Amino acid sequence: MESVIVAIDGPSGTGKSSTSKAVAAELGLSYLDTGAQYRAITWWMISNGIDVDDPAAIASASGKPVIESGTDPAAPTITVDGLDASGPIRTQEVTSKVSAVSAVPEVRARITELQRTIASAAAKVAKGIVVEGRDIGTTVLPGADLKIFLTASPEARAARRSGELKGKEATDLAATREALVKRDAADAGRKTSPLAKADDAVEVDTTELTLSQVIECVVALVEEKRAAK
Ligand SMILES: Nc1ncnc2c1ncn2[C@@H]1O[C@H](COP(=O)(O)OP(=O)(O)OP(=O)(O)O)[C@@H](O)[C@H]1O
Ligand SMILES: Nc1ccn([C@H]2C[C@H](O)[C@@H](COP(=O)(O)O)O2)c(=O)n1
Repeated sequence: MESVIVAIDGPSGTGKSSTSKAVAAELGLSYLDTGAQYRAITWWMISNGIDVDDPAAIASASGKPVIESGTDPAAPTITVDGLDASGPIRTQEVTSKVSAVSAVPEVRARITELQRTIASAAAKVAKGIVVEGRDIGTTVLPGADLKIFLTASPEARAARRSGELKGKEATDLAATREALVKRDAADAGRKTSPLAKADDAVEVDTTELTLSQVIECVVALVEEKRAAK
């Protein structure tokens, strides 16, 4: 069977990671979380005292960290200079600074090259890959076999995110919604490869769908593409 490359993009909290991992696991494909790579480089900048509001400083340091992604959907990994970064990249500090770092063109060029290398290796040696992010269908892999753009209302996304948080934070739905909308606006408003739906992407509004329904829908779309290849 020929390999298949699937690009899944969309705003924050629309279900890209959960859907991509489950679809990849079900179909025996590799999985790449590109947001984790941008978070990893952001974490490295913060840890090395680089001012994230100084694009020139970020640009000149952007080639220094060694970022490696493991693509097993059952146990995806991310390391920076050989250190496990899976915990530190999910802190509030990294989340609040990742849009600024990922807007720097030199950062995007470096990470995009890494993503293309991983995707082309998976297409050669494995059954294919599901790559999720913001600009996969438009910029990273414009020739992907299938492009999906997930959406959901800000209210649904905030409720999903709040459900993941513990204690006081979990009750502050309005603040969660505001943070999501602000990050989406920054990601969609940057000059270099902004968050956007590719013209040939299939849009799936997940607001009223369960996660299982979204997974089922995407699996069906991948199988349809594979059958037509
Ligand atoms: N259709 C759905 N219905 C209910 N909950 C969902 C649905 N899809 C995802 N979720 C839940 O919403 C949360 C966010 O999902 P996920 O991390 O997959 O989104 P994402 O688009 O990858 O977000 P980000 O871009 O911020 O990383 C998770 O807790 C997940 O279990
Ligand atoms: N292809 C991508 C993936 C991610 N980013 C940036 C923008 C996001 O706010 C951030 C974190 O992503 P998440 O972990 O929430 O999926 O990374 C990007 O610019 N391009």
